[in-house]
Amino acid sequence: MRLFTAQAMREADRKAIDLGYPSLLLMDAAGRRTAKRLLERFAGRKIVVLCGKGNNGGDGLVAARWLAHWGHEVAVYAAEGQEGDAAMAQQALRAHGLEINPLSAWKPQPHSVVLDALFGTGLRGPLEGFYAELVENINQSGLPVVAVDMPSGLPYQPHIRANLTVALAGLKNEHLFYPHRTACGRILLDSIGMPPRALDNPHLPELLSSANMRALLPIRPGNAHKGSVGRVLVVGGYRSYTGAPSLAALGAYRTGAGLVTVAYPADCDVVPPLEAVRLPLFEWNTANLQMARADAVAVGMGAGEGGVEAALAALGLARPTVLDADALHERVLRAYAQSGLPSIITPHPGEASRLLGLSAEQIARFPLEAAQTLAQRYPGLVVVLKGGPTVLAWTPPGTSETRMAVNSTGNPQMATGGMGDVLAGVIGALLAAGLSAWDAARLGVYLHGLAGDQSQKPGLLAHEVAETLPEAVEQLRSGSARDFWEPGYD
Ligand SMILES: NC(=O)C1=CN([C@@H]2O[C@H](COP(=O)(O)OP(=O)(O)OC[C@H]3O[C@@H](n4cnc5c(N)ncnc54)[C@H](O)[C@@H]3O)[C@@H](O)[C@H]2O)[C@H](O)CC1
Ligand SMILES: [K+]
Repeated sequence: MRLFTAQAMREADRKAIDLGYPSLLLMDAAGRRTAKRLLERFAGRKIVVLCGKGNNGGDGLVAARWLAHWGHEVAVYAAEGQEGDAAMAQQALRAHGLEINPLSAWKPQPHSVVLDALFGTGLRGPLEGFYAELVENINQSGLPVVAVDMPSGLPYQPHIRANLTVALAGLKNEHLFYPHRTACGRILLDSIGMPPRALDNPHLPELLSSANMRALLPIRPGNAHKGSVGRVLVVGGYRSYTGAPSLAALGAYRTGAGLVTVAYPADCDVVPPLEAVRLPLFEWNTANLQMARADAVAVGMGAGEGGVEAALAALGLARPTVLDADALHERVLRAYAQSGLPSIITPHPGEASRLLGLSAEQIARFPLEAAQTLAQRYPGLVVVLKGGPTVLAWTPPGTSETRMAVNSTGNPQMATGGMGDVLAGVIGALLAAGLSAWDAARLGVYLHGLAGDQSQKPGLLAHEVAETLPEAVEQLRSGSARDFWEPGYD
């Protein structure tokens, strides 16, 4: 499953038509399915459909026809000048005897629900004048709004603030990234019968879905023993940062690691989980770290000033490695990229900002670009740029194309201390279980977010997320994990 830009969706639309699929069928499915979704949540209200003159408006006209056909009270307000499929949709509506009012005649009506079919992926530039005012009036009316494909006006200001958005054929960037995502309200996806071949575009980021992530889950054999399912070495801790390596160890165990060893400075009061092997060290060097027999390493959590030294010492172990927090320095990243070892870096926007020399605000605004730039700078390293949502990027060595992925799990309550340490442990366990760096990073990020989604309450703590990981793994394995866009009807 891919994450689209408006332009990529227009190309998919064109591809479907080139494949011989009639575009009017897409519009009919779009309108009909949106109408169904509206009824699921707002039955009993009078339905007011506001249509622009493009195909988004055409979808609205189709929705109005079906809603009237099913016996609901519908009022239609539309811009003038429909062409092509939208003109056909208008013709079909008139054939059903419905009246079309001018858009300028719309006034908020009590107990109505507004279907926003003004603009979709065809918007070029911010709304002004009449449309800007209309959008503001809709927002101020306080009426519930269902947006067709996306809230009209996005990605610019002003835009509709919807209660529900029915994304058509695929999710677009606006449905995933903040602040635009907030304007969408609840987001549902309908495939509208688009031929899968039209949607297939390997150059777009992968959207991590339950079905794809489920296929990556390691299988624990019947004769498993603690040495066969993945041994993780956690390397970190410094002065007052004593919790970080312990949280990573917990994350690793709760994801299925067979044995976790925690290496930490001997003068540092780290208290690893009871089940972990303790390795207090007076010096970070490879020989010391070799005392732990590890299949994968997670290094840098709370390592403070020792982060670079610890990571360079861990490189000598020649094991798949997660580089986190204080290990995230240019020297370390260069060395790991050159080593060719399967390695993953997990910067948050602040750390990415230090590596890229950009402000954290710029990173948060352009996460896809930031992750891609890091992946191109350090070929072979899998980049996990943490955020809402987390973005992944990887340039396989010897290639020029960067693979991208965007996570679909997680929530803002996860923005608390120690959450990243747990993630490093989760990914470490998956590496130790034998997954490739790209698979371990994608599945790790997905599971960590899914665990966080079990409880979306304020005050969520990192160790609580770690404790919920087994439930998340089980949910994913059993097929009961749900994608937030709730695919339905097909
Ligand atoms: N995903 C699919 O394959 C399908 C999507 N459908 C729907 O079609 C819209 C996109 O339709 P399109 O006609 O390309 O664009 P819009 O309706 O969003 O708007 C075009 C309309 O707006 C005018 N316009 C553009 N910018 C501005 C502006 N800044 N101010 C004022 N007016 C503007 C432009 O001139 C056009 O008249 C997609 O979102 C789906 O809802 C299909 O129905 C099914 C297949
Ligand atoms: K819309």
